[in-house]
Amino acid sequence: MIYTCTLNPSVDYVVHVKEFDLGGLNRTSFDTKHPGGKGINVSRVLHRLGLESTALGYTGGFTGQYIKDILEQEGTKTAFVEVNEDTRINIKLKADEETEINGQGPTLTEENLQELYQQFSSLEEGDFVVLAGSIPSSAPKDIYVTLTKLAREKGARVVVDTSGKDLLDIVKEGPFFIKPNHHELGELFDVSIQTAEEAVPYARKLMDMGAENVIVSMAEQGSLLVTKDNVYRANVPKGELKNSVGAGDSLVAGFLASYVKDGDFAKALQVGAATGSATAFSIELCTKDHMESLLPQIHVTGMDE
Ligand SMILES: Nc1ncnc2c1ncn2[C@@H]1O[C@H](COP(=O)(O)OP(=O)(O)OP(=O)(O)O)[C@@H](O)[C@H]1O
Ligand SMILES: O=P(O)(O)OC[C@@]1(O)O[C@H](CO)[C@@H](O)[C@@H]1O
Repeated sequence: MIYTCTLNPSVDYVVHVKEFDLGGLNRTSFDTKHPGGKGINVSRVLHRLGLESTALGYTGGFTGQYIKDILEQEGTKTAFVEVNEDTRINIKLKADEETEINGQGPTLTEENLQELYQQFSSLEEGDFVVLAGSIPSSAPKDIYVTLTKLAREKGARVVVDTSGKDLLDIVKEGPFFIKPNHHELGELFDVSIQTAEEAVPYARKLMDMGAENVIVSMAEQGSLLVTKDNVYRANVPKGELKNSVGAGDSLVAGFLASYVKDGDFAKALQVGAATGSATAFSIELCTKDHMESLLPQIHVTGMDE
């Protein structure tokens, strides 16, 4: 079974304005809302690719109810812990540039935390758990370390997509893969990473510390996957950028969907890259048809270290 865990889900309120007037009254040319949060995006894309998953994490209030309703209507199972405050609303402003305003999220109580830990103690050998997104300020800073430990004790494989130096402690617990983007990877080591070649030694450092595999996403520069034996590089297809929000989550979902079926790293990177770009070229998250139409343009090549 695949589980995703989003500690801080969101309703993403996407507003398009022709020209953004800071300090003035702006009216949207198009607006939409949908369930958000990194693990939730992974679950929604997995579903579109034909894979079942259960979405875990915390939801609360009318916004939390909205997320559960949509996921269940779409056919994704949910087992969220209910919290007292409302799930946050994140604003995604699309004008000449993309601007994001992400909320803080509700307060988690000790009881809420214990409930999630309890759920993790029911994981089984062969399960995958995707831990993705920011950690609410009321949760322990090392909660991903705790959750990774709990999952590993049960024999589950863990995928982590989060930013910040906590990742350096999480990797010690042996996640199956982590997916920083190149800026996040650089921040971990206080360096600036601009190219795939520069990224590889830092991905290797994370593997020396305990991560089994590392995917580095590089937006329009594509992505790379570092495994014990190989380094693979994937390009991006031709297309018009419409929305980069959720592209990274889509890469994770596509990679996982392919890997659990075939166990083939190069193929999984190809599918992941196509899924990431399909979302970048869509108003919302991608469809399976869109992903498949881009696949022939994605070339995965081996890279020397
Ligand atoms: N402008 C783009 N053109 C084509 N493909 C893109 C573009 N942006 C992203 N992608 C694809 O999606 C993948 C993930 O994107 P990115 O590196 O921006 O992830 P991220 O920083 O985790 O994004 P987010 O947090 O917004 O989901 C890239 O590796 C690439 O394959
Ligand atoms: O505040 P976090 O948890 O870091 O990121 C949350 C978020 O920006 O990430 C997703 C895209 O990856 C969006 O759906 C959501 O709004």
